[in-house]
Amino acid sequence: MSRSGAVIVHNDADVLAEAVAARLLNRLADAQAHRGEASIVLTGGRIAAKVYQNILGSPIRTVVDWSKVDFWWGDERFLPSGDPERNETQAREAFLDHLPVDPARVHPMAASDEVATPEEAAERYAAELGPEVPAFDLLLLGIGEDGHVASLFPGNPALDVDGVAAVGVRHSPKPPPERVSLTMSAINAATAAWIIASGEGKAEAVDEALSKGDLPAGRVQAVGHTRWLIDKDAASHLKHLEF
Ligand SMILES: O=C(O)[C@H](O)[C@@H](O)[C@H](O)[C@H](O)COP(=O)(O)O
Repeated sequence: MSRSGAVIVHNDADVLAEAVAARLLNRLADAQAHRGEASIVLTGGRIAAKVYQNILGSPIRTVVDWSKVDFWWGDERFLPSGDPERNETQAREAFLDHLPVDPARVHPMAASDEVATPEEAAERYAAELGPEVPAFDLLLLGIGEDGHVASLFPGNPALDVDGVAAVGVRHSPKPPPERVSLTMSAINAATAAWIIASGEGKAEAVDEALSKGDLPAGRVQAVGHTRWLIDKDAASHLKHLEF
């Protein structure tokens, strides 16, 4: 499988985060130029946090009308509202709380003090997304050392759930064990999916996902394009791509 055009390698995590932030701002501005609004699906994880900080610090952040962006999440840790480990909390603190967003357009997944189970949170999220999963303008994903994306882990039954937009996840190998995630088909409904990875710890998973495609990350094929934005360390095991 040749996906070389879809892999962009940056020198290190700092350059990667700054480049992703700049691309993201332009992507949202382009969507708004076409439709007057834009939608983005956020992820958790360390490199994503760095991207969010770079968005806030970017001199071009005003190319986006923040009041006309819908913010969704690709996955969430099933924890109480405001818990520092929630992906929502991370994104709010890093950038959403500091930009003039429309609160009605911020769509977090339900917390464990709002609904009883991750399954209920997933049902509620699917209802909020509507009968047809939106063609998100941009969907961000981190990747785990085991090749997971969102909260779809290798071998976990949630990975193969289809026909619904969101799924409750139990027995996640990465804490916490209970999570909520978009399904693979909902992820792939995006117009653009960007997988961001930094560090040598991700190198094996990146190589395997790109070469064999059987890991969760390798199954991401957004309807528009799928792009891998990674740093040199995360690219260090790539054997199958020519740059
Ligand atoms: O809830 C989560 O943990 C994430 O949504 C998860 O999918 C994450 O993006 C990857 O595990 C990468 O995380 P790191 O960048 O911290 O390694």
